[in-house]
Amino acid sequence: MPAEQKAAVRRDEVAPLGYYESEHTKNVRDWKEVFDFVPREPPPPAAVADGELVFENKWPQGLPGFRVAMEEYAKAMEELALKLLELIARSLGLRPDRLNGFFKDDDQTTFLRLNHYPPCPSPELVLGVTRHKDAGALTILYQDDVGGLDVRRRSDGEWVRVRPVPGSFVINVGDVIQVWSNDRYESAEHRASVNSHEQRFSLPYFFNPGGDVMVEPLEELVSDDSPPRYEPYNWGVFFRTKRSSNFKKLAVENLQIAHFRKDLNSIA
Ligand SMILES: O=C(O)CCC(=O)C(=O)O
Ligand SMILES: [Fe+2]
Repeated sequence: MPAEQKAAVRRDEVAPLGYYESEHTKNVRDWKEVFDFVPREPPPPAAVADGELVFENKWPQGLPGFRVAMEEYAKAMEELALKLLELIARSLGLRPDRLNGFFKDDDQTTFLRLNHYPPCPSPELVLGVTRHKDAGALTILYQDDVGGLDVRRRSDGEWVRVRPVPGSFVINVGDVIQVWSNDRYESAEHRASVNSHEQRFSLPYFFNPGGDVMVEPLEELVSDDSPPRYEPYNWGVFFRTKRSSNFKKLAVENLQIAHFRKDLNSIA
């Protein structure tokens, strides 16, 4: 797509959806360009107060069919995400619909991203996305057949390539499920490598709770023997803070769930 068409849908600090080419992960610039959109647009605030974000999709001109295809894709992803949520609830011994209430239609912060990693002349010097864990509940990732997604193996800390399998999705558990499950699930650390000869595309669907949800270990999963390992935190505040520190390129350590982890030695 020509640069001026990309510029017309560029995201900015108050309107964070659309095209962006200088994202930082953990304060390091990623070798990628992205396009972000939400499956359902909330009504824009009547008057935009200071610090309030406008989640309005910016669809590029001159790409017939793009918007319809993306909206259909988002719908299919939501169906899949709700099924996965039910399976995760069951796996934790909870009612199948136990987690659904955190994902109300009108208050979700779920979004989709198109990642494009252009070929890079020095792929050993940069990453497409620096190592990170996804902060939300679940990520459903489609990747093309080029390959570049690496996941950190827990047993030895080695980076392992997640080989593309045609017609499949990669499912990442995010930090929110780690906290809800009081560490029974662990959010997976991953990164995207780039290469010198081929561009790569990936499409994550970030399934995130409502902006007013307080995230904390679920009461059914804590007990005297297994006390909560995290302090409650407000998901909306957490999400907005992470986004704006990224936008401002603040040279501070990124906000992480580790900041809400309790010092278990102090729990008698
Ligand atoms: O491109 C990939 O395979 C991973 C992308 C990713 O981790 C992200 O966008 O959060
Ligand atoms: Fe990720």
